[in-house]
Amino acid sequence: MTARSVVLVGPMGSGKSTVGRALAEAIGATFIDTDAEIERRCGKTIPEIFATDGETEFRRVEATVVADVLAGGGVVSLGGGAVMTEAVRAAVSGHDVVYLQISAAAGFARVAGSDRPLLADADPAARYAELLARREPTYRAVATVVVDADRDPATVVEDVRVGLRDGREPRSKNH
Ligand SMILES: Nc1ncnc2c1ncn2[C@@H]1O[C@H](COP(=O)(O)OP(=O)(O)OP(=O)(O)O)[C@@H](O)[C@H]1O
Ligand SMILES: O=C(O)C1=C[C@@H](O)[C@@H](O)[C@H](O)C1
Ligand SMILES: [Mg+2]
Repeated sequence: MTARSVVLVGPMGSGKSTVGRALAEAIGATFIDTDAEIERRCGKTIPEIFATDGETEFRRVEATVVADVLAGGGVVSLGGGAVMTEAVRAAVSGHDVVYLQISAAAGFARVAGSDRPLLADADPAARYAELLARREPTYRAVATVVVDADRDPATVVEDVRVGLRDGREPRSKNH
């Protein structure tokens, strides 16, 4: 590993992109959103990639992008499904991984009506809840810090900073 990154994981709408950008500004680190980097490399939007190349190809590109950007350090926000790919889980291991935790109701309310392809469903709220239930154990397993994301962005950024600090503090010799 060349540089330690702060990696944000969690479901759609948990605020990975929003909080990641604000956190990077606050700590003077670089910021990369892997969804944006995938779109830049492919020259297509994510809905276009899903429609023309399919989810399997999207996940292949996503895993490559995650591995590449983690080598650069800084704050890295992942897509909501990225850590379901084994190669991504291997790539984030050893970095600070922050799980932005949010309920299905609160997370879905933030992304309802957006063009996220996995919510193109007759019942997007149920689809969101099903995806979250399936992914939650994985978010938890890869996380080194878990933060309540159902708060205003500035509070979430502060809680992430505290969580990272606590996680890095050496334990007292007496305990
Ligand atoms: N803490 C917050 N409080 C209120 N609204 C928020 C918060 N964080 C993000 N939002 C809003 O929720 C929406 C989704 O946020 P964002 O794009 O950052 O989520 P994401 O986790 O990156 O989602 P995805 O997995 O789809 O990339 C945006 O409209 C954003 O402004
Ligand atoms: O939850 C997901 O699987 C996704 C979330 C977004 O960040 C994008 O990566 C894409 O829309 C897929
Ligand atoms: Mg995002």
